[in-house]
Amino acid sequence: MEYITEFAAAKINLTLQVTGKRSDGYHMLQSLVVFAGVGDYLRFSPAEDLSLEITGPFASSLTTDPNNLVLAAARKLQEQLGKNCASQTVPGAVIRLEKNLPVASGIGGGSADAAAALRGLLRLWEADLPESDLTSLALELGADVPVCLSSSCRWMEGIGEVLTPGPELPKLFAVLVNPGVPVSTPGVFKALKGNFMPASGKPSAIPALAELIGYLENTPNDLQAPAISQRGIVSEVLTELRGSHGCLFSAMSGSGATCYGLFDTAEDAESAATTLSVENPGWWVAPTFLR
Ligand SMILES: C[C@](O)(CO)[C@H](O)COP(=O)(O)OP(=O)(O)OC[C@H]1O[C@@H](n2ccc(N)nc2=O)[C@H](O)[C@@H]1O
Ligand SMILES: Nc1ncnc2c1ncn2[C@@H]1O[C@H](COP(=O)(O)OP(=O)(O)OP(=O)(O)O)[C@@H](O)[C@H]1O
Repeated sequence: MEYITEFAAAKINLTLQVTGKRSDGYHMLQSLVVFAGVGDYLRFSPAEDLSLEITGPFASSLTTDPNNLVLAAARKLQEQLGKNCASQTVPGAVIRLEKNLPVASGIGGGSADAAAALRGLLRLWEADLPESDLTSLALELGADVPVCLSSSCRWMEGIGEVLTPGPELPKLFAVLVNPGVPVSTPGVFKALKGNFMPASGKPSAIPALAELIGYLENTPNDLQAPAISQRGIVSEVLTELRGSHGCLFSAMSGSGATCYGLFDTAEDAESAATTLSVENPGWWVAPTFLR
């Protein structure tokens, strides 16, 4: 049977500055976003109706109800395409999601799935939308969905929807670690208690790893301290990563609890991941590249 596949890469906020709050409660951000080599996989086959099956190590953290971001994305896309060509019936799809990323973990798994669903269904249905309509639709699904549409290095501003290409970066080898504790994104923003930092602006090219680490040391994730105030284990994850042989830098992604460590080589990242997994059974540990 014919089918289409899409990869939903984990999103990593290398930096995250919260610069203010809008009257609707959403926060203004500046973030250097990259994507990992680990992620979820989605498979789309033609069908009359929409349906979703979930497999993979984190399948049991999710249900297939209409709130699942994959189905929410599919429904919104059907509605939009239905409006654009009122005479034609919009088809359905059987969607299979292989859920490899921990849920509610600061690496945008749900957002990446929603973006992959939009990309995959447009391909399956041989349909198209103007880019601005697709970005607006993505933003309605979540602040992180627009950046996940391209899944490539971006400088992110606004509440997540103002996107420009990121600066040139060196090759990045990383280990991602999640301690198995879900974190509520609104809860972490609330714990920030309006402590906004001045924006530092988009950096220019950072081709060398040492230079990038210097930049990251001076541009922390503003949500890291509030996340630690709610989930002390984040601090433990950062200490374990930083103490790993070959780890040059560690910080939290998004609203947590997943943290990333940067390494000089793929071999260092692999071997640190093996040790971290053995010493911390129950933690999700993934060696990967970031780009
Ligand atoms: C923190 C980040 O992970 C950084 O990439 C994202 O901005 C979060 O993106 P997301 O999970 O897709 O966020 P949404 O699902 O749109 O929002 C969840 C909740 O997070 C808070 N939120 C989110 C994004 C933002 N710019 N300001 C916020 O205050 C709001 O309370 C919102 O109700
Ligand atoms: N397909 C999906 N995958 C993951 N989460 C989903 C999905 N559909 C709905 N959700 C819900 O979305 C919420 C956020 O999950 P997600 O894994 O995207 O969080 P996150 O990694 O913290 O995202 P972000 O970094 O964008 O804040 C959870 O409450 C989860 O139950």
